[in-house]
Amino acid sequence: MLCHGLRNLRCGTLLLQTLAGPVDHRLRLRFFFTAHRFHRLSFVKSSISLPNKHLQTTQRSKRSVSTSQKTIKRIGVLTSGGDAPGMNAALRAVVLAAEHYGIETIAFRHGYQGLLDNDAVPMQAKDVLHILQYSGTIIKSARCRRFKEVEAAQLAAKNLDSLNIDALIVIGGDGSFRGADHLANHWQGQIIGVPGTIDNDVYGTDQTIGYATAVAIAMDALDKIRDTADAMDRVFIVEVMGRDAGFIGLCSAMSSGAERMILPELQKEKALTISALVKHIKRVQEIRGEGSYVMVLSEHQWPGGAVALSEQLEAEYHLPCRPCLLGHIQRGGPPAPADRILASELGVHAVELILAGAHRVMAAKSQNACVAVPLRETWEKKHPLDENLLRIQHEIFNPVKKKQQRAAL
Ligand SMILES: Nc1ncnc2c1ncn2[C@@H]1O[C@H](COP(=O)(O)OP(=O)(O)OP(=O)(O)O)[C@@H](O)[C@H]1O
Ligand SMILES: O=P(O)(O)OC[C@H]1O[C@](O)(CO)[C@@H](O)[C@@H]1O
Repeated sequence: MLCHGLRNLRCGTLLLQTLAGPVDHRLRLRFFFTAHRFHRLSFVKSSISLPNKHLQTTQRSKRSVSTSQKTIKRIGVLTSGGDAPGMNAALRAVVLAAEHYGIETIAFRHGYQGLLDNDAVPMQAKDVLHILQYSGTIIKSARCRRFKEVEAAQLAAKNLDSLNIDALIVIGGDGSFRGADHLANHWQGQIIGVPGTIDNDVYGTDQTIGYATAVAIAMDALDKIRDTADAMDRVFIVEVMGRDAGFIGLCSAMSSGAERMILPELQKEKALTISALVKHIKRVQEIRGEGSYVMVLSEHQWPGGAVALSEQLEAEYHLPCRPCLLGHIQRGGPPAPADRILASELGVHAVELILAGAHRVMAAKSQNACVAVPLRETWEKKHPLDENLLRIQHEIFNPVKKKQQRAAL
């Protein structure tokens, strides 16, 4: 029955949609490629010598590549939302992979704004030489509110068609994927997402491109803060980014040995009060004697942020306290090796997914395998913090143990 059903499914998109029930996405992808092999579909004729075991192909084509649905001659690519270290590496990988398979690449500058303005530039291997070591994005990124409108998606579709683009790769976060899904309602081409955001708040991929660098930058800053905090016996409140997720907060706190962290996920469980925080600081000082107390504060988790909290601790509780806002520093500098490598792999994976006929999916890495995750899942499902890391940092490494805490409070 299932085989019969698969036999009747001609394209990967349909199959992915059919399988978009509560089945694990990796399983779905396996079904998807099994079905392609079963039918010996035309994409198998293309040039692909793929590392991915799921994608077996045989011949090399110099000009263009046939997928199960159509011949892919030209793809578009854009970077959207907050720039993330490794976006350039992902762009480079897309251009190199496309060229490898005989496909042209057109980049749209300034994210979705570029799609609306037809701000398109052809990209070849020579244009992406030596960019992977730089953060930012050479094709620029933007937040484009207007793209949420139906008319905007229709205009983008018209512009993509006028340039004969067969598929579009969107490098960005979950907001950008919503935009991609919105566009898919109005455009016939294939759309693939590549997760690029420092926040790591995208379901379906172990890590997003940019996250490793942001954590490394925050950790480096926290180490430096520790030096001065220790020298002056001060409390420091270090505010990190992450939007509504505590990934950067948790991992920078753990990797730098911070005494405390305020993360969105912890605040939801039980919001920290100023008096509980002061008691914790004083208890740590009692246990350790002189020295520093460093707290990592995720953005938006305290009214007025690190500055307001620090002022309150000084003015009302007479604690020697200083704030430090890391801000957009977390998005700059050389991308960490992990981000360069992830971006390189996922950029190639995105192109190969296009060749495999995939649509409305994110090219992702999960449990050491390249997978395709339905775009909607990337924001409808929540990427949880690693519970074990949370437990270790919040409980085992907490200088004030629960019993002591209870006695102190
Ligand atoms: N619901 C939506 N419909 C259409 N387009 C959207 C939607 N949500 C977001 N977008 C588009 O995607 C762009 C990027 O989204 P957003 O600003 O949320 O960043 P992001 O991709 O989540 O990345 P980051 O969180 O790292 O900044 C928006 O500026 C907008 O153009
Ligand atoms: O660069 P902007 O538009 O100020 O946005 C900042 C936001 O972007 C991010 O850096 C990435 O989503 C968040 O961590 C932060 O909240």
